[in-house]
Amino acid sequence: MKLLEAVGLSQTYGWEMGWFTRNAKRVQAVNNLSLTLEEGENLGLVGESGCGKSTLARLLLGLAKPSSGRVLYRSTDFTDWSLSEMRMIRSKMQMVFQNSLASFNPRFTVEQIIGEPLRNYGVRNAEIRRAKVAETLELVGLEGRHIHRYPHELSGGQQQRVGIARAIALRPELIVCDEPFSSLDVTLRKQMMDLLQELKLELGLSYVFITHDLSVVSRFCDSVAVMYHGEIVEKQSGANIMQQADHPYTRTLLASVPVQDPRLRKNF
Ligand SMILES: Nc1ncnc2c1ncn2[C@@H]1O[C@H](COP(=O)(O)OP(=O)(O)OP(=O)(O)O)[C@@H](O)[C@H]1O
Repeated sequence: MKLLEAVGLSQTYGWEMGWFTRNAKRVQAVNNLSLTLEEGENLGLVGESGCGKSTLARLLLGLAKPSSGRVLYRSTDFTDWSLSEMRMIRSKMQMVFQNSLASFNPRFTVEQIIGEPLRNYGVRNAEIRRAKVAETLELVGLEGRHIHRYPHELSGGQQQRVGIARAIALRPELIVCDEPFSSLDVTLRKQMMDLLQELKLELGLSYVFITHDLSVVSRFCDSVAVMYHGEIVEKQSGANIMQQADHPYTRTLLASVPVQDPRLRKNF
């Protein structure tokens, strides 16, 4: 079943006309893009900086309105919905950011950070909320003793775990990860990818995984969409993308992937 669908999405920034924007340049960040995410799918979205990945993520999550096109969640078109109408769908779609620390309120403890979405969605009782936070912390592999800490008292890996915990607090169906582990070292990155896979099995999640890194998504994702200048120029299965890239831009991306085994590049 289709979980999320984008149909002919476009997003334009800036204006060509008007005296106060005479020098403003129009940017076509997303250009007539269509995309489907099946329930349970891990979709990788790769492309160079500025190709429109984050803009597309915001449109898919309903955090911005597209200039044109539609977005559907479980076949329900929410493109023109108001913020209050979006509320239920929002709880089903969450985001994990590149820099979790920057997305936290520094005055909040771990308990408050993870508890905030719960409170916003009606879990008013502090005891019940604390129990749900503790359960969620356990799911992301953080010990309960961290619950009263502030984000700056945690390591980078622990901060990302709290970011994931906040994202799953409402038990969503979809998580969009925007370069979530690019600041972590290779070992931690692997641990985090494993954690996301475990959570997928435990909670039945689907992922959209935004990155510059083809080698990561080829291992983690069922399918990989390659973006270039606001368009999807290629979509392949994760398993095939390293060997069977068709589009010249994808080959350029692959050429920049550091690989230990030269046979992986035999087709290029
Ligand atoms: N709010 C905005 N106003 C004007 N232009 C914007 C805005 N947000 C993004 N852009 C422009 O739209 C284009 C796509 O940006 P976007 O952040 O979506 O790309 P990206 O692929 O996510 O880049 P990165 O990988 O560096 O995060 C860029 O040219 C960017 O400068």
